[in-house]
Amino acid sequence: MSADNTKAVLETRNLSVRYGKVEALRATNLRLCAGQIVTVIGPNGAGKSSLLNAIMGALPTNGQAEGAVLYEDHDVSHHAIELRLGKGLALVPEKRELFTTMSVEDNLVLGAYRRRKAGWSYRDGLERIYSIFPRLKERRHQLAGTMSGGERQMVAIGRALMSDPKVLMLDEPSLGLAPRVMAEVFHVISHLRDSGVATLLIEQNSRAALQVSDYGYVLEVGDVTLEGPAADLAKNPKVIEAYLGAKH
Ligand SMILES: Nc1ncnc2c1ncn2[C@@H]1O[C@H](COP(=O)(O)OP(=O)(O)OP(=O)(O)O)[C@@H](O)[C@H]1O
Repeated sequence: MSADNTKAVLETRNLSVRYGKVEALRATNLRLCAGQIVTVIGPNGAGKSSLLNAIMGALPTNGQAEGAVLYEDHDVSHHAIELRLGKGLALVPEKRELFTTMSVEDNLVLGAYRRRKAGWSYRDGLERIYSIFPRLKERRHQLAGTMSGGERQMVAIGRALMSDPKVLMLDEPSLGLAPRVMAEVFHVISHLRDSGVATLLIEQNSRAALQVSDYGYVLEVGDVTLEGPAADLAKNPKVIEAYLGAKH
């Protein structure tokens, strides 16, 4: 599927990020459609986290974004993070940022604090998350800080899904996970597509990311240097050499 022939749920127009004199992201144009998985691959320091944080309105205090973030055709660039969350954007940050001394279930419930849909109960939300991640149901009373790395990632994704987002952004979801757990996380990501969630995925594991994605962007030192259907990028000699070769 091309990123161009369907209506975008999320679009960035000339989105740039700077931290004082450091230019982390330059005039980036990216599109994401409903039910699509789009990945951004690139080396350390390329500006990938800055991109997601700028879309969410969650840049650190010394960070400044320019350009536009369009969500369902509305410019949300000047909206606070809570408003973006309430509209349907959600971010699972690289560090997961769980409340470690609270139970798994309480962490999940906190994810629904901006949810306003009439007739919705957080029990329904929890049941949905538990059907996606049955292990979290078994462990719902366990303190989040005592969960394994993979389980914590599941809690972090589950918490983001509790806000019923239309756009889910994942920053390095496979970081630090054993291959088997990583495969489980990627399996869940590809299943979310079926429920209409659009996913913007940032990954160091380029091979796995391109395998589950419809479309991809290569970001290098703040610039998009390549983009295209994920299957084409996976065959591109430059991508193979830089990101998919034996050393990766
Ligand atoms: N708060 C900050 N203050 C100053 N510079 C920053 C800040 N955050 C990031 N940077 C710089 O901006 C550039 C892009 O960083 P960013 O974290 O967005 O890249 P990344 O592609 O996500 O990297 P990684 O894969 O290592 O997480 C880097 O040069 C980084 O050092």
